This record gives sequence, C-alpha cells and structure tokens, in this order.
Amino acid sequence: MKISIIKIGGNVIDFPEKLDEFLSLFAKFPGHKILVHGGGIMASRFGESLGVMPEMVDGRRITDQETLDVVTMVYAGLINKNIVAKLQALKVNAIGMCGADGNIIRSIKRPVKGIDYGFVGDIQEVNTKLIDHLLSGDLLPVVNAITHDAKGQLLNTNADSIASALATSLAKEHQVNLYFCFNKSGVLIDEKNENSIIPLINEDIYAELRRENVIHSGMIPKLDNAFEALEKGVNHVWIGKAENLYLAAKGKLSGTTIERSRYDLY
Ligand SMILES: Nc1ncnc2c1ncn2[C@@H]1O[C@H](COP(=O)(O)OP(=O)(O)OP(=O)(O)O)[C@@H](O)[C@H]1O
Repeated sequence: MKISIIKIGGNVIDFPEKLDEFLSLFAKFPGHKILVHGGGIMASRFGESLGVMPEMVDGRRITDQETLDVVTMVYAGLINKNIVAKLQALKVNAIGMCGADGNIIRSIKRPVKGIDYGFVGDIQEVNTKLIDHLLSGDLLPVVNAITHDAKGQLLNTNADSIASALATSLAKEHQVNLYFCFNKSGVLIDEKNENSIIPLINEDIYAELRRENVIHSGMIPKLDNAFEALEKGVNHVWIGKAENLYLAAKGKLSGTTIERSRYDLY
C-alpha cells in the first residue's frame, strides 16, 4: 500500500479559514492517508482561561496533571472532533483517535533527566495491524497528540514524533511518504522572507544551518524526526506550507524536501 502521513501544525489549526482551506485540499489528496495534529496554541489559550498557565522548556510543554487534562480536552476532544466532522462534511470517512483508541500508540512516561516534563510520553509501539485494517476499509485515521502507557495513564506526546513514528512503523511493510505542513513556505534561510525556501536539506546542510542558527526552536525536532524517518525506511519527507500540500503530492517543488544522500546545494 502507498500511505501518506500528513502532520498539520498548530498555527494552521488555530485559524478556522486556514483549517477549512487545508482540509478541502487534504480531502482531495490522493491515496491512503493519515492526518496527525497537536494544537499547542489552542491548548495554551484554553488552559489560560481555566487558570492553567503554559510552561515551556525548549519549545516543549511541561505537562502536570492539570495541563494533561487541558491538552486531552483540547487535542483529543475539541480539535480532533472538529476536524473529523469537517472531513465527514467533505465526504471523507474520517475516524478520530488518540493513542489509547485501539491501542494505536503506546508510549512510556519520559524519565526525569534534569528536567521533569511530567506526563509526557515517548513512543514505544505503533499498532500497525489496526491501521492497516482501517486504511484497507477506506477509513481515514485522524490521530492526535495524546498517547497512553497501557496501564491507564494518558500521556502528552509531540505530534511531529507521532507522525514520524507512524511513518517509520508503517514503512516496514508499505511505501510511506511523510509531509509536515505548517504556516511557512518551507525551511527558510530568512524566516521573515517566505521566498527564501531551502529546497533540499541533507545531513551536511542541516549541520551547517544549525551551526549558523538558521534552524532553531520547533524546526530542530521536526528535522530530527525527518532524518530518523528516512533512516528507518520512509520514502520521502517534505516540509512546507499547508496550502502547498497538493502541489507537493504532484511532485512540484514548493517547499523543502529532506534527503539522506549527499547533495551540493551551493
Ligand atoms: N529556518 C527556519 N525556517 C522556518 N521555520 C523555522 C526555521 N527555524 C525555526 N523555525 C521555527 O519552527 C517553527 C515550526 O515548528 P513548530 O513545531 O513550532 O510548528 P508546528 O508544526 O506548527 O507545531 P505544533 O504542531 O506544535 O503546533 C516555526 O514557527 C518557526 O518559528
């Protein structure tokens, strides 16, 4: 089977018009597909309205019990069910899932090493058998950033890591492409210039861009996940603007392609 894993960033989810535009393109996206989302911006806003203030370390959310309650309500409830309803309206048979549903993603609470992230989960296992069944039955899984430890504990897990883990697990038996959609036109040389897209990044270019601080914050785990996915057999990884996903699927250059092999950009 050919499978596309598409991760949608919080900046797109947060704007209803942008989300609608993305979902109508996504609905037409060819072949078997899985949508992965978090929703950090909305979770922070809802948390604040309930008096649960966000606390971030290196772009990652510290998840105490109250924060876990908020992210579960927002990711697995509000955002997930809204996306599923919108896809159903587009005649796509979407099914919303957190990691506990059908034991689709099992994780383990991150051990404390210097920083205590609280109820944050590192992925251990993906139930590819169930995903195969769903995709074969023409269902479209919409997977959010809440996983579980199979002992009754829900855990907050990075959505980029979920997309990457789904892709690498499914790549053992299928041809898998991974797309990270966010609110910028790709990985940029100058973040303020949407035309400064870096069309292709390999390990050497990545190391240099990190040294020069061109790549920082949320882009670092995204690229780490991208390289790990390629190393573990994923066919193709793309990072770009949500609106350009359709062009990317048609092989038209409109974002950043991540590649393992050496390639001289300059
Ligand atoms: N060179 C770069 N080009 C583009 N964005 C960059 C670059 N370096 C760092 N970034 C940052 O990376 C961020 C994207 O990663 P981030 O994981 O925060 O976004 P996201 O996919 O929308 O996340 P989430 O799912 O958590 O909402 C951008 O908002 C940008 O600030």
